[in-house]
Amino acid sequence: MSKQEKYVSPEDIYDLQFPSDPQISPDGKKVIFVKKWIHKKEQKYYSNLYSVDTVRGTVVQFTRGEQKDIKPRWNRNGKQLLFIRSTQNKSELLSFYGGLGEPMPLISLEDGDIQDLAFSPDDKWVAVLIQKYDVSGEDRKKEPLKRDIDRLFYRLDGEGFRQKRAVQLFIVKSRGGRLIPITDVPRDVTDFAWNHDGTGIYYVTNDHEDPDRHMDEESIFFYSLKEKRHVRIEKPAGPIGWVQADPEGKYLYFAGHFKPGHSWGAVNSEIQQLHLETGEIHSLTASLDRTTDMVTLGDITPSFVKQKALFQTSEDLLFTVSSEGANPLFKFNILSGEITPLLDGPECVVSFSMSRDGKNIAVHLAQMERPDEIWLLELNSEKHFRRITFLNDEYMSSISCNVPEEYHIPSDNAVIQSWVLKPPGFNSKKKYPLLLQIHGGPRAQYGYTWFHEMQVFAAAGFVVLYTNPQGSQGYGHAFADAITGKWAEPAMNDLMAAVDYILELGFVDPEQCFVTGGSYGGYMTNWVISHTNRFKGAVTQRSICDLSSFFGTSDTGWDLEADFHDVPWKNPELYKKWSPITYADQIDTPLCIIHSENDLRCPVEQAEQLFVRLKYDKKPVRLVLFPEESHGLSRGGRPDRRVERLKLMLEEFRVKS
Ligand SMILES: CSCC[C@H](NC=O)C(=O)N[C@@H](Cc1ccccc1)C(=O)O
Repeated sequence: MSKQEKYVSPEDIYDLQFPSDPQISPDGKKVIFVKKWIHKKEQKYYSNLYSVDTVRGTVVQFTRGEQKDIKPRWNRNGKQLLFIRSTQNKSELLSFYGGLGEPMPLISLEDGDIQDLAFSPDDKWVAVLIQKYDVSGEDRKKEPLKRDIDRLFYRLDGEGFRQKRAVQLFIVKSRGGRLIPITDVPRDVTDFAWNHDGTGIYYVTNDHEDPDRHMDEESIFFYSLKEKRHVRIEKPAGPIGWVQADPEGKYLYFAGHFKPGHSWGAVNSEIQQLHLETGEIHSLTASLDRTTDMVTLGDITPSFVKQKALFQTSEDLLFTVSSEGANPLFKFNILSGEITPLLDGPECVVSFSMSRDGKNIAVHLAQMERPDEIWLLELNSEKHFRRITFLNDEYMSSISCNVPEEYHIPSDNAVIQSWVLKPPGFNSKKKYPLLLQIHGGPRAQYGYTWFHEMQVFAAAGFVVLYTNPQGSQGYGHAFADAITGKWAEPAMNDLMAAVDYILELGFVDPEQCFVTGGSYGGYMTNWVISHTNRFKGAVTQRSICDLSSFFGTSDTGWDLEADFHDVPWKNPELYKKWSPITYADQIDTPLCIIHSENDLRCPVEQAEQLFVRLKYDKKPVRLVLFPEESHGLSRGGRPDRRVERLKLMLEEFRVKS
């Protein structure tokens, strides 16, 4: 193929650049961002810091080396920059002062992990979140004699068996000094924020008497540095995504809701305003009926990034939501209650930061046209939004690919937002094979991201259809809650309606339709092929087939009680009814089962059960296991295994197409 006709391939992940977390300097003249890269020989991910001059546009590499440099944070006068550096055996908080020379360590740990940081309003202190290890040094690399488990939430996918020691809050002087412990709580401190004048710190933890059965009942405390006292901030029970103080010290803001006991993501997380004197709480975003969680899925774009609302002025608060495939940026005026869109196109504001005057906003932007880049929103006399990094331009100029087309497909009593990605060189007179992609969550959304996996299948000649069926987030609470208690419906109806609609357009061969999906998307793949034989092949990934065993083997399986309002041992029929394995007799679609051996979210027993059930019945089934990998293989797994997974799927589908 000529240079221009090179199409997207699985190996292209080695050529892509992954920018994130843009932090604009207080004077707005410089943006420091994180750039993740793949060390192909070592098969590892590293990240360094880069700096872009917002006036001249020059990009400079700020840190170098094979480590993970993350969370760059400016102080208020822009003379000090802190960031977290993680290497094999050390976690450090490093400080650049005046932007010169080598960074100096403010904190250096071999027995713990620094997870977050924030300067105090007067720049004199830095608050940090640290998780100290149960064991450190060489002992960390050995397996223990035994594991004595005494809590429900004892494992976490991607981490393994959880540390018994919780994440705690500390402070340290910004010019160096002793690390001063602030909290000593039994469960992780998950977020924190200095108050308006630096005399104290708000922090979030779960202090419920039975926290693992009430994971969505988190509390906010205020620690006074002067009085050295912890005070609970009274609020109704519910989860908390983040906390944020206001510059005036009148309110406390946090992301959350007050309907604990609902399944993960089924209730919108809203921006709550709590009056510090009266305790009165008011939701700023209820009228939007959108969650402030970033639940847009991609394999280049990070999901679930914690982006706090930020004050542009003492009365204007900027925030993002997940909505209809996008993550728009809104401004909320505290006085008028007016909500104004700042960025609300077919794009995803993954994260953002603001200059001191609020007039320059650095944005990590995802779009369907290209892999993520860093942009700058200038709010001077007029609004100007421009790209300031061009990291993936060389790659994009080397390949030919299409931009997905958007469809809004009627199904049941809903409209299903869908995208169709056509192969390069598409010819409307031809009939193409179709690949239906089903996302996981289920309360998440596909959207305006450049999706490497979708592009790989389009490049292989498929029309790729991906949709947000009911149960997805981004379309309001009722839409996300529509599958509660029944999981597979009405998603099945929506997915089939979308396939029917695309077939009607005439460019897909109805005999060459394939289906795939991961996690909940794998559950739906299993459900689809056990309820229709219209697909010529299926690949189910990190899937769920048996909800009863899943309840006890997944790291968060008991969350299903929130969805089914019952537990398997009290209502086995309900769990059996919604488990695809119940209908395995009806599966005749050739199936490839892909699963990670260390998947703790959807454990490998789900794949093993389904494989044995079908193989025993001599059905066309193949099981492919990925050693060492977790639930997140497709987005953060060892790069060569990510490539192999895609090549395996191409082989599976091409053999049958
Ligand atoms: C892409 S959303 C990830 C968060 C979600 N957490 C819990 O619901 C999740 O892991 N979802 C799984 C499926 C699942 C649902 C309920 C309990 C455990 C797992 C997925 O990735 O789809």
